[in-house]
Amino acid sequence: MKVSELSTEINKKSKEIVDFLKANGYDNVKNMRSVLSDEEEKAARMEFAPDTIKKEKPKAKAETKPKKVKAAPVEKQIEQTFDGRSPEVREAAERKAKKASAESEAKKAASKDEAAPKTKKAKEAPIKEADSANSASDEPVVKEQEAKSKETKAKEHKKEVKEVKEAKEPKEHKNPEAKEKESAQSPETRSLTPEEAAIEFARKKASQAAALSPKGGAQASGNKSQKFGDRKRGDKPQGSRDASKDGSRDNRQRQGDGQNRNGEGFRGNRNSDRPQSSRGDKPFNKDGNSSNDKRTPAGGSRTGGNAGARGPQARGGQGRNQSSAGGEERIVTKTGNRDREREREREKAKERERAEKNLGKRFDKNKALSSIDDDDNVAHRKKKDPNRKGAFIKPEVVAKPAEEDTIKNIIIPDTLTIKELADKMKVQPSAIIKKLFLQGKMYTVTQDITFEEAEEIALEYNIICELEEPVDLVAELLKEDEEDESLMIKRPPVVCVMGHVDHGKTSLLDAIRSTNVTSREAGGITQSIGASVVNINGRKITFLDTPGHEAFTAMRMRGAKSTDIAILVVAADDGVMPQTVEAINHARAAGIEIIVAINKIDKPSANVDKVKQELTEYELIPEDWGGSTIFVPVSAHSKEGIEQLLEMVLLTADVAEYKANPNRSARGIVIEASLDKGRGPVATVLVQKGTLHVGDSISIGSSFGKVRAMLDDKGNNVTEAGPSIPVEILGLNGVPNSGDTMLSFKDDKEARAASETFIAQDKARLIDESRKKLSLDGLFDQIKAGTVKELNVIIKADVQGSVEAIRQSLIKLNNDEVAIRIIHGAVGAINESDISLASASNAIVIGFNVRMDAVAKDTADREKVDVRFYKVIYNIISDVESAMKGMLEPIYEEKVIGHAEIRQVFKASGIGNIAGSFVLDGKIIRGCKARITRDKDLIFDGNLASLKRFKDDVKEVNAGYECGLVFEKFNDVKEEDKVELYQMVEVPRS
Ligand SMILES: Nc1nc2c(ncn2[C@@H]2O[C@H](COP(=O)(O)OP(=O)(O)OP(=O)(O)O)[C@@H](O)[C@H]2O)c(=O)[nH]1
Repeated sequence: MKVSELSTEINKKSKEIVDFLKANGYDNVKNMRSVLSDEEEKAARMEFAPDTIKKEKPKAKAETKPKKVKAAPVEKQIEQTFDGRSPEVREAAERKAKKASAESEAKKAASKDEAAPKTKKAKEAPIKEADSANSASDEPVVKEQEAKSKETKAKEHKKEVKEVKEAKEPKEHKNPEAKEKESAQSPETRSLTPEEAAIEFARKKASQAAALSPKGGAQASGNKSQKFGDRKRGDKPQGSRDASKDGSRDNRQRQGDGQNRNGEGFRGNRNSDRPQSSRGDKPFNKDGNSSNDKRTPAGGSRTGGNAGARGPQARGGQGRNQSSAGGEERIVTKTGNRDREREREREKAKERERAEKNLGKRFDKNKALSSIDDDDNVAHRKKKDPNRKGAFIKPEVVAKPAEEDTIKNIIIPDTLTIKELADKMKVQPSAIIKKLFLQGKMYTVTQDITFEEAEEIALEYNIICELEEPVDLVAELLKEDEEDESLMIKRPPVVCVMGHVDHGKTSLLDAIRSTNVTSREAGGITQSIGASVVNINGRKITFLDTPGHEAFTAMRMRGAKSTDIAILVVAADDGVMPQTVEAINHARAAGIEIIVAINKIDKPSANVDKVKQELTEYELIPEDWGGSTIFVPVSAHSKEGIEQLLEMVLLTADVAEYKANPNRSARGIVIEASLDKGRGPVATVLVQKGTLHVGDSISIGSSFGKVRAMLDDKGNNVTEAGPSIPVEILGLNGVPNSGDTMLSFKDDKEARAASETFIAQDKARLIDESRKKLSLDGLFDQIKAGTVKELNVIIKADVQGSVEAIRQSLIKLNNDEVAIRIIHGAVGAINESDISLASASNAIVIGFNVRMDAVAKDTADREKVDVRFYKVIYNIISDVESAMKGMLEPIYEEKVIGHAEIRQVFKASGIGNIAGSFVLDGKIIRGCKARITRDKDLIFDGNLASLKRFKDDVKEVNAGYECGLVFEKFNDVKEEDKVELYQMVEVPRS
């Protein structure tokens, strides 16, 4: 309490109080603002207001010996307090004192409800000894008692509350239980007597003007107390602790009662409710441990009373209570602050730990762990069982073995792409590309490189390349095993008839087979291999007819390879001709026997000896001339010598002993193949070994299938075909090529696998070919070599043999200036895809004995593709030759355009000598060539560099005019030199 406040209270001048205290040795008191200690205050009161101290004495004694103290009546109090004041002041004081007394009644009721017994001792404290007067007279002493022990203080409060209850409002408590509880109320929450209220009111009014000091909570006014109430409301831990610790249920019950009785204090109830209910138990329990032990039970009661008694009527008592509450508030707040500070420090410590942990994780986990090894917290964490469930298992670092500088080997083909090389080297293609790029070489991933280039690249990666040895799977497939001689039996000889064109091969065969094939052939020329079997004296002979034209060389070769004996037909009236020689060579190359049939002996011009003579040049010497070659003069027309010829064939076969094993899987050769509109792919096959049955699974090149049906040479269905028997087979999935080998398998699966092997080989071959075509080096070589042009051709024919024949004929037309490329050849009608291919490749289409479908015709018209149809191969060759002539480089000839004579020579700097000439005849054209003769000697032949008329360049100068001539790189001109002027003019090829 300040001096000024005491001055107001006891109605004495501050100076008097200060002086008194100074005089009595209380040097601490300086002026009216000095704060008085309890002793100082007591001394001052003893001096200036002994009445207020008198009441304290028995109170102090009551600590050991309870004594009844009578409270002074209100009127007496006022009289004492306002002694010497004006009547108006006294009246006002009386009114307010009465009003405060009424308020105190209401406050009492509220306090009863809100005050709770704080301790067991408080509940059990004797309450009968104190009466209402004592209670009122004890009020000033409360402040001193607060400094005493809390237990003693609680006892006193209980006594006072009990006295108030019994004396003033014994009937207000409807609930006896509430009465008992009220008896335990703290002095801060109890109601005041009218006398107390009057004194408190006067004190409050006096202190309103005084400034609030931080330590002056005890003297705080009602407003201040309200502030405390607000602050308390906001002070969550303290309020909550009070409520939870002190039995909030009872408190709530009393608060409810108080509210009902007084009809006010709604805010107070609400405030007191908040810490108990809405703020929850959690913070209360949390903080209660540390702070509640230090707090007095009265503190808790004051909180309740403070909350409940905020109404204006209880403001007087409230103010006093709040004075105490304010003091307690500081204690609690101080304690709570310490707790909160500790709590904050703990929180900060935890945050630091977390930060260190996170920082360590973020930057260097190992380093962080090692650096905080000494930290207790980390040590604590490290104590965790590393084998516990869910524990992090740090992966062990597996040391990479040092890469050895080893040299690897890879096997690569002679040509491959960068990607294929990269795959073999097990590196990224881009790495190779990059490396090459840095060396100034531009490559793409799909670009082909040679073995040498690949080798160079691989060496940089310490890899050595080896050239891949190509494995010929087809050759392996076609490889023939040696057969057991004991299983082999005689087979019919296979005979081919060879010879020059029109020497009578087909006629001879007709004579043998007694058939007339010639009449069916277009142009009267045999254009495909025919096969037939004849029976001679119960023995079979298989005949293959081969065309004699040079275009069918391959067919002849094939025929020779697949036969045992060749009958060389030479017309007796014509002798040995080129294809005769060729046939001899083929037969010899195939290692087959040759029987010479000198045909057309029925003709008058026939000369057998001449033929024999000519053939001796080719080491075919007749037996009757001492040689070993069989010569049989025959006539296809008269059939003379035919039988003898056949006997000779059989004789030769007997000597050669042609044998085969019929009881094995069939193997043969394709003589001819075509695509039949109704029957599908048809192949004429000569069975060479084993026996082919209907239903057998076969593969022929890239085609395979099951033999659906077989026809013999006469068109009859057969179920099997043994060695040396030609048959036409149906059931293949595609048209095979002539000369392909037929293989028979156990089942379709094997047949399919065999054909796939062929397909793979063909694919690889096509890729190789396409690579060569796309090779820039190859193209450059062609350009460098000269004006090489290409004529692309697509051939479609009725049979495969014709396709090959046309192909061979056209290829032979190749020369240094023009190359013919057969980009496609197949059997069947010309279709749209053929036209599309021709359009894309700028090719012409040749159809031989085939038609073109309607769609293809439309496409050809639209795409302007040149499609030509032929029935005679000669015409194809003739037309192509003509086309090639048109494509050849033009031929240039000299054309003399005039003559001139040099009459004067002019020298011009920078140009040289200018020959002033006179045009004798014709004309001189700029850019022409000139030939200069001097005394009939040619001294220059070259280009005319400049033609001038006077000083102007002109296009031409006619005869009779003069002009100036400058020759290219020639200055040695003289007067009277003769100049012949000419041009090179293109002339058509003959
Ligand atoms: N006088 C006579 N004419 C013959 C004889 N043999 C064939 N001829 C005629 O000779 C011509 C050609 O006969 P071909 O049998 O077509 O001759 P080729 O060798 O088969 O001719 P290519 O099939 O083109 O190789 C025909 O007009 C036959 O009539 C023969 O013995 N005597």
